[in-house]
Order: sequence, then structure tokens, then C-alpha cells
Amino acid sequence: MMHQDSGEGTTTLTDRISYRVEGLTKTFPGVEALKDVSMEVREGEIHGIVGKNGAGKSVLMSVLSGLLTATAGEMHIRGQAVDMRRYNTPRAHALGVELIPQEPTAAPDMSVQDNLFLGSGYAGKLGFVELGRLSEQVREVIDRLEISARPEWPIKYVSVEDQQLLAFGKALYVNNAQVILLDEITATLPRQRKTRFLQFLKAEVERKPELSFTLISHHIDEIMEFCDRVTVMRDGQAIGPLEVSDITKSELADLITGGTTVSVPGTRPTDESEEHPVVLSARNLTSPGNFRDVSFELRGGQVLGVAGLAESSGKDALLPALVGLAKVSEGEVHVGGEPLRGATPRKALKRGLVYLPKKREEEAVITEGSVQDNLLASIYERIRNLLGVIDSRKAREISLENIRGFGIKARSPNVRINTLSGGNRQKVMLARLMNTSPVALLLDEPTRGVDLGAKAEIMGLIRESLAERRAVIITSESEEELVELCDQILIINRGRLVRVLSREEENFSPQEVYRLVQGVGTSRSEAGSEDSA
Ligand SMILES: Nc1ncnc2c1ncn2[C@@H]1O[C@H](COP(=O)(O)OP(=O)(O)OP(=O)(O)O)[C@@H](O)[C@H]1O
Repeated sequence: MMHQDSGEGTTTLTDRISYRVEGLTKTFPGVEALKDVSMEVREGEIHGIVGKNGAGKSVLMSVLSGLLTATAGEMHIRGQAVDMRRYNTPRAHALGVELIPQEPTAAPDMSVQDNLFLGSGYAGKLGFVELGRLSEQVREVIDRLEISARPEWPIKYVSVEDQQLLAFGKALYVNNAQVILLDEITATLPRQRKTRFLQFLKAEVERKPELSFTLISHHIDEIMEFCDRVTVMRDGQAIGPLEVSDITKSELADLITGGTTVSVPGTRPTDESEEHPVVLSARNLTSPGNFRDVSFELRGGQVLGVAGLAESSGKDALLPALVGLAKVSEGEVHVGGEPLRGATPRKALKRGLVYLPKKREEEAVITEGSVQDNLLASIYERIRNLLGVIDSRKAREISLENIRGFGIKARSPNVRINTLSGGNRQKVMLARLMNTSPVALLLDEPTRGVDLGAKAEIMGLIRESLAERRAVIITSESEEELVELCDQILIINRGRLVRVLSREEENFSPQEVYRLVQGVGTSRSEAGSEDSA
């Protein structure tokens, strides 16, 4: 833990407060995102903010950085009381506060170098010598943060994680910010790079004791290892700050989820009267660099969930591996009892396995096409007439049927898909998959980025497809959703299948799934798993 690591008098925590918020409330229509939140961060500190999705972490950061105005409450930043009504991003910057958001905000066509100095007052006024000095500074940012880019590259060619790190480099080195808020900056970094980045943060607060970092993370391991204190957000309320050295990982997980591991029965009814045959199975499936030795069996009419931390667990590669989009080095997949060798998406489709990628907008939606183009994309071959021409009456009929059956809000099949909301686009994708009459649906985070209403509808559609004895595999960042839908849940942690929860054998709760995902033992899986994770 950081206190111990940074022993020998190197602890830089001062008693000075970097920022403090009191009684902070933020209400949106129908949502109380922050409820009377009070917390503080000291100078020289790396302060963790943890909490489940929707707990209020990002809203808290947005209020602190002037992006959102609080409904009520007070803030003190570096000794100054903030005038809450007038507080905005320029004022936050003037006080030394910078937020590095999850999604990059850089100007895509400008170069890395210009982005770094955009808005800093340097642009356009430089002589040769200063330019040389700045280029050196840019190179230093790139080197120190291990960014794969050159100063002259348009920033759109730089990966999202590197863009986030560049924004961080800009806050730290160019703008000299003192209160740096990091919204899941470690989420997409590979493990070793993440560790080096967190070590870098530690070294920076030691070097500049007036600095503070506030780190939102879903990885409680890294909070335990690198943070001095932590504030837990739960349902808009703050718990803490807590000294990390005073709590265990297990206690922290309990605070995040609300503690009890009482099993709430899932609402998904299981049809026990009849056991359907296994339609999809994997044995010792290994995808190098992602996961190894994953086995499961899935019957028709059942849902298998896959849970694990984003990126680092390797779970994101499981569904792509099944359809040949991620490398498989060992193991076997069987569909309907027959082996599926050398899978490609086309081969998989022929065998009745259809896949909805997590990044549906980039990888599945035909953005320039109509709703109809999107609905029929996988079955055009089936609706050609003898001359090979698309039967337009049939095409329209199927599209209208899909629009009705899937509750897609679109005026006609001919409207551009881009005019639909995220939830409706997702329903179009589900309808497209279902049109192929699949044996199994592989859905990577099907409710990601859709509003609550659409979420419920999508869950309903998945359930309906079970009645036709389809099998479904679903990944989700929401433990509640997994518990509600799934008959079995695979827990993947650092590339290993660490546990299979099966409703036939036990009831499981969202808390339990959360703890397993984080590598914390549960009341049932005895102690020891915490260490082995
Ligand atoms: N602009 C907004 N309008 C309406 N509601 C919002 C807005 N921004 C956030 N919310 C709601 O406020 C609550 C807190 O959201 P917030 O984004 O802070 O969660 P979070 O803890 O950061 O979650 P995640 O880990 O998923 O990023 C949620 O219920 C969210 O739907």
C-alpha cells in the first residue's frame, strides 16, 4: 500500500486541503445524482473514488471541474471558497482544477502538438526558439507517458487511451494544474502500463506535494495499492474518506455494493419441466493474451452471463473468440454437438451463431444505411428472387414486421438509421440477428449506452427469444442485469475462469458477482480466493 511503500519519510501528504466539498447536491429531472455529498482531498494525495455504475462519480467530477452546476452545496478549492453560481470550467482552470474525462475531447484534425498547446496562450505567438522548446516539452510528455504518437500526427490517429494520457500530460505539464481529476484513465491501459502510470502518479505527488490526483476506478485492486484514501459513492451519497490502510479489499467491496451478500432470487423463470439439449459448448478454450482454459455448456432456452473487469480480465475476447474474431490457440467449440473448427464470422453464422459486438456503432451499424438496410444485412441472400434481384416487397414486409415486433421507433423502414436513438438502433441490431433464425445469440453488452426504458425493452426481447429455445450468451458491466437474466455466470479474472455460478446449484446475488469480479472471496467461496486473484 502506498503509505507503506512511500515510507522513509517520503510520504508527502500534507494537512493542507486540496479541495473540499460540503453538502453537495445535484439533481436532474427525476434523478438525484448527488445527495448531500461531503468529502475532501489533501494535497500530496492520490484519492480513489469508487462506486458502481450510476453511483454519481462522474457527476461529482463534473461539478468539481465546472462542467455542471451543483443544485446546492459548497466547495473550497486550494483554500478558496468557490462562488457556486458562477463556477464554470474557465474558473476551475484558474483555480488549477482539470478533469481528464473518459472520452477524449481533443480537436481530431489538429496535431498532437497543437492539441497540447490549444488554449494555453502559446498558439500562434511563437518565435523559433520557443517553438523548439515546446517541441521538446511535447516529446517529453510523449516519452514519459509512453504514448505512441509523434508531435506532428493528427490526434485522430492516436488511440483513445493515448489521447486521454495526452490530455493528462497537458493538464500536468502545460497547464500546471494542481487538482487533477482522472475519470477512469486506467480503464483501457494494459496491466503493466497501468502499473507504471500509477507509479508515475505516486512519483509526481512526491515531487510536487501541492498536487492532488483524484482517481475514479472500477478496479479496487489498484485503489488499494496506489491510493492514500478512498471515497465510496453509492446511490449519490459519499462514504468516507477512508484511509486505505485501515480497510480490507473485502470491506471496500461491501461498502461499494451495500454490504450484504443475501441472495436475491433472479426474476428470470427457469423452465425446469423440460431440459433442452446443449446447443453451444466450449472446452478449454484459450485465446493467447486474453484468457485460457474456458469451458462451458449452454442449453437452448438458457442464458449464460460472462462477468469480469473490463479489459484486464480478458472477458471481452470471449465472444469474439467464439466467432473467430479473436485468436484461439487451443480448445474446442461445439455447436449443436458438432465441432466448429477455424471459426470465422461467416462460418459461425452458417452454424447459427450470431454476434453483436460491444462497439456496435463502429462494428455493426451500417451508419449510412436505412433501417431496412440494417435489418436485412444478414439475410439478403434469402430475399433475392430467381433472377438474383432483391424482392423489394418481401424486404419491406420483413422490415415492417421487425419494426412492429421489436418495438422499433422509426417512421418507416426507409429512414436513415442515424436518425434513431441508441436504444432503437440496438433493437434494429437485435432484429437483424434474430432474422437469421440463430441457434445462439452472442451479445456483447447489449444494453451499453442505451437509456433505461430501452434497457428494459432489450432485456425483454432477449427473454422472448429464449421461448424459442435459443441460447444466449451475454456480457454486461451490470451485475444486476446478469443476475436478472442468467442461468449461469462465468466469472473471469485475469484471464482465468475462476468460478461458474449456476442457478441450478445456488442462488446468486449482484453483490456476490461483484466481489468475485473484483477477486474478493465471498461468504460461500471461502477466504483465500482474495489472495489468489
Ligand atoms: N446529464 C444528465 N442528465 C440526467 N441524468 C444524469 C446526467 N448525468 C448523469 N445522470 C444520472 O446521474 C446518476 C449518476 O451518474 P454518473 O455518471 O455520475 O455515474 P457514475 O458513478 O460515474 O457511473 P459510471 O461508473 O457508469 O460512469 C445516474 O443515475 C445518471 O443516469
